[in-house]
Amino acid sequence: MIGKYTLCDISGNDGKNGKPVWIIIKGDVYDVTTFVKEHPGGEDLIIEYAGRDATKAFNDVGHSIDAIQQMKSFKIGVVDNECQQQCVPSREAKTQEDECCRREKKRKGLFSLFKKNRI
Ligand code: HEM
Repeated sequence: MIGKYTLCDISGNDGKNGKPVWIIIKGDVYDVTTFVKEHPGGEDLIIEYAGRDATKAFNDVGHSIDAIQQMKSFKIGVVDNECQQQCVPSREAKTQEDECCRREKKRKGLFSLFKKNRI
């Protein structure tokens, strides 16, 4: 199933503490959790980009057509750019991503509070 994921969702899947390994390549989101150990370029190289955009690194390597074909099987969705575009970095956020995360967490937090109070 193809989903839409914000940078906040993606950055949480950074392979740390048993979490899945997601990477972004050209606006698409890939779950490479099961693939990292089999990656011909080594596990560490992909892990370095876990939860982040790996487009440049992926292209710089000059992956073969086979690799690009194989990559398709790991696609789980696309990046939700709406979040990115609407974010204006606030003073306390170091990056646009931070600001996006902060807003989204707040929204999700408020939503769960709302649900809790209704039950
Ligand atoms: C879904 C994502 C990826 C897939 C399916 C994939 C697949 C592959 C495959 C099949 C090869 C063997 C050579 C070839 O056919 O081109 C390879 C090599 C390589 N990959 Fe990836 N790769 C992925 C992501 C990445 C990322 C994010 C990096 C980051 C730098 C990376 C770095 C490399 C390097 C350096 C090699 C060369 C290894 C060598 O020639 O010794 N790959 N990859």
